Parts: sequence; structure tokens; C-alpha cells
Amino acid sequence: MVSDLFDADRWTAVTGEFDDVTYHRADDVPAVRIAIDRPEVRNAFRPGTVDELYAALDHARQQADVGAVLLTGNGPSPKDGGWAFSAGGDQAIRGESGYEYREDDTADAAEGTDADTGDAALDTDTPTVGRLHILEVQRLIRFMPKPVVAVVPGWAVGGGHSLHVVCDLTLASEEHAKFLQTDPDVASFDGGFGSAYLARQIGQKKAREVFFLGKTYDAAEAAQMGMVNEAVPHETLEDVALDWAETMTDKSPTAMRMLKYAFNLADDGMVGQQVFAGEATRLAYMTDEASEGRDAFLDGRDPDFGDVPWHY
Ligand SMILES: CC(C)(COP(=O)(O)OP(=O)(O)OC[C@H]1O[C@@H](n2cnc3c(N)ncnc32)[C@H](O)[C@@H]1OP(=O)(O)O)[C@@H](O)C(=O)NCCC(=O)NCCSC(=O)c1cc(O)c2ccccc2c1O
Repeated sequence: MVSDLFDADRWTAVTGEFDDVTYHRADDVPAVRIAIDRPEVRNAFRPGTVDELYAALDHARQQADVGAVLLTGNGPSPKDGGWAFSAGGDQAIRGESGYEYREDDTADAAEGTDADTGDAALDTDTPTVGRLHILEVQRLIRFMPKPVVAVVPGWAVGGGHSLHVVCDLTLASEEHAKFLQTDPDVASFDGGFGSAYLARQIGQKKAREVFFLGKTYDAAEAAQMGMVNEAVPHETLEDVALDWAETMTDKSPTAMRMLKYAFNLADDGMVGQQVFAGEATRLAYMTDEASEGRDAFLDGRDPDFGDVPWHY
């Protein structure tokens, strides 16, 4: 069983070697579901978990027929029935330079696993140094050209809280979702999206409260603060998430992509401009004007842009 909230009739597993993550594609919606699968430790992530998250998300990014990603945590815990989106970095394997691979951490994806085949695509050694590469996952979510929805069935804590913050939308379980920042309790700090983008969402004073006072907020409070879009009954969480995916994937892919990058642009500086401009270039390439520029070069003649209007 994948998760109590998972409806096996609506999803098909994506082939790949995953130990800490499950990865499914919806049968009737162009969307995928990626879930951390360590419910016994509140879906805390270790380096191998992060590798697999990255591999699944990057695979989803590259599927031209997938328009939305649902990111969640499987549950409940077999130990005590508790639910979690993620409790952040696994503190049991935190070393002095970051989170460390241990023997039982099957880091297949770190070796370049191909998400389609599970085969090792690149021959790299398992790193011996500590990692903080959940930040790479954050950037992947931020820059991928399709919406990512955090589907929060329980605790979103520390680095798990930051993960929901960086997602485009957050949907939370009315009964079980809880939001908490423990970073300064465990001498950690997400000074990037987890704090700065949070402040954009809920305001500076409130974001400082989240980190400095470490209060726990339920789904209704988090929605009222502006870091959660909607709180829904626990049993309906994944159905509503898939409805959202269906709504979003019915819309124009180009408009959705340009909107996501436009929302990012002001906060992301020159990187935001580069990502937005890349998509503007793609749109320009689709015009007759661009074809004329290319063809003139290939034909060895001067381009004739005479018929192209100077739009205003
Ligand atoms: C999440 C909790 C509030 C849940 O409390 P609850 O009482 O419901 O459950 P338990 O405490 O009994 O936990 C059950 C079980 O899970 C284990 N567990 C929970 N969280 C973790 C964890 N993060 N790491 C390892 N194990 C965890 C717990 O030990 C129990 O196991 P048993 O064997 O005893 O059954 C509460 O659990 C909690 O507060 N957890 C810790 C949250 C936390 O501090 N997370 C880390 C924050 S730092 C971080 O995530 C982080 C990661 C990065 O990679 C970064 C990179 C760059 C910058 C910043 C980063 C960053 O901040």
C-alpha cells in the first residue's frame, strides 16, 4: 500500500529504482504524484531521499505531456499513526558538513539513475561529504515550467516546511496538517526560499514569528496567514489535489509557464530574467520572422524582415 490517502485506481507507477520515494502518473489527468515514503520518521529526508526526489521531479519536468506535479508525503506512520508531509533533514545522519550517506541509504539516484529504466546513467561515486542538496530540489521546483502543488497531509517542519513554501500552491489536511519551523532549534537556517519567499507570502513580521518563536500552526491558521491556499477534509486531500491538477492542466501550457516565470521574475533577479527570457525566446522562435532569420543564414542571403510589423 502506497499511502492511506492514495487511490490506486487512479494512478500508475512510473518505472524506476526508488526506495525513499514513490512516483506515479495519473491515469486520467496529465499529472504526476511524487511522495516521500519514510512515514516512520515523519518523512524526514536523507541524502538518498533527496537524490530520488530530484530524479523524479527532474523526470516530471522533462515530460512534455505532464502539466502538474503533486508533491506529498505517504502515511500514516506504521509506528504511531502520525501523518507528515516532511519533517525536514534527517537529524540522525546529519554530520559536520551536511547530511551524510550511510550504508543503509541506497543512493541509487546519486549514481545517475535513469527514472525510466532504473539503470545507472552516470558512473559517479556515492559522495563521502555531507550534502545540503535539498536546496537543489527547491531550485528545481522553483524553475520547472509547470506548477508544483505541496499536498500536506500532516507535519511540514524545518526543511519540510521550506519545501512546501517553495511549491507553487499548498493544499493541506484540515485535521492533520501542522506547520512548524524548528530550524533555529537544531542550529540550522534556510536563509533562502524557506525564509525569504515565506516573508513574501505572509509578510516580514509573520515570517520572523514562524522562525523566531517556532509556533505550530494548523491548516486553517496557515491558510489565513497566506502560506496555504486551502484546507480540506483529510479524506478528500488527494482527490482535491488531483482536481486542482486537472483544472490547471486544462489551461494553456504556454500561459501557465509564462505566468509561473512572471510570478518568479521580480524575486529571482537575473536568474528570473534569464528563465523568463528563455521562454520568450522560444515563443519568438515560433514566428515566421524567426524562420526568415534562420533561413536567410542557411541560404547565404540577407534576411528580409520587410513584412514584419513593428507591433505597438
Ligand atoms: C516533526 C515533529 C514535530 C513531529 O513530532 P511528533 O511528536 O508527532 O513525532 P515524533 O517526534 O515522536 O517523531 C516520530 C519519529 O520520527 C522521527 N523524526 C521526526 N523528525 C525527524 C527528523 N527530522 N530526523 C530524524 N528523525 C525524525 C522521530 O525521531 C521519531 O522516531 P522514533 O524512532 O522515536 O519513533 C518532530 O518529530 C520534530 O520536531 N522533528 C524534527 C524536525 C526538525 O528539526 N527537522 C530538521 C530541521 S533542519 C532541516 O530540515 C534542513 C535541512 C536541509 O537539508 C537544509 C539545507 C540547507 C539549509 C537549511 C536546511 C535545513 O534547515
